[in-house]
Amino acid sequence: MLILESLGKQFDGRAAVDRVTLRVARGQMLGVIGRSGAGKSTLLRMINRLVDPTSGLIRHDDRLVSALKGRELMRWRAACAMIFQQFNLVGRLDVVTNVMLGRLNRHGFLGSMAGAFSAAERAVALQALDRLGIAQTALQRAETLSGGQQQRVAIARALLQEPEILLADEPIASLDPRSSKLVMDALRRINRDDKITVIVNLHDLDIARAYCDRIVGLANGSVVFNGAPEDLDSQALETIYGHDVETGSLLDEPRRPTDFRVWAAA
Ligand SMILES: Nc1ncnc2c1ncn2[C@@H]1O[C@H](COP(=O)(O)OP(=O)(O)OP(=O)(O)O)[C@@H](O)[C@H]1O
Repeated sequence: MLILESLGKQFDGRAAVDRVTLRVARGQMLGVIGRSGAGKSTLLRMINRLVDPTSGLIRHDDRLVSALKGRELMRWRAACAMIFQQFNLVGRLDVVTNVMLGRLNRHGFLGSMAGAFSAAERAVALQALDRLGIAQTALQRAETLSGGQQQRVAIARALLQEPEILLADEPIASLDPRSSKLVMDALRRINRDDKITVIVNLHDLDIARAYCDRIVGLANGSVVFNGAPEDLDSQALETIYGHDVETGSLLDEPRRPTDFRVWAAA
């Protein structure tokens, strides 16, 4: 169980995340939605301690994550893999080497670059690529792949960390619908088959509804919705996305989920 207790982060005296309290059960697929600037990325980055909280606590089972330091913190980061909108692959390296970089924490950066990976690790990396349906790209330079393929390479790399939690920060924001589906299907499969907790920030409400067990809505850094996808009605959406001052007239039109998607992406 991952527990956030009154978690907060301030930048220059302004709260990006404001007293967020959440419990995420092991194996859950949790979607986080909210307008641009609502605090979704900051929340995710605090969970793996890429960003240090200003206040509050993060617990995972019997670990007090928010207090970890040194080697223990490195271990937590390894247990808490992250994928990003921009994939963050090393473009000039081949795909299978990028995947093996998921073992970086075991070799150190220089060891990894010096080709310190074993044949067994290479086999595991190829298996991960095969699982994601892109084994045929293993020897290509990562930069030659499509965005959807690159994101699946990033997921394979995350898998090599053997994570307990997978944090995905807008993993499909720059992908076309078909690639988005492939990436979300992969995340869901990993979540179900490996029982890895997935926390995913999403701008697309239909996707959030279709793939997540539970949805948290953030507004101005605070949790304003926490419930099942089917409870995400128009009132909840208005609470999450609010009135758009630029296009307030939209509120006078019949409310469709796609309206909110436009606002969310603004
Ligand atoms: N490193 C930083 N320094 C200063 N302010 C920051 C920093 N990171 C985030 N913020 C601010 O914190 C608030 C929340 O940002 P965050 O990126 O977490 O939101 P978000 O919901 O992920 O937005 P988006 O959907 O656009 O990625 C914003 O006002 C942002 O400008």
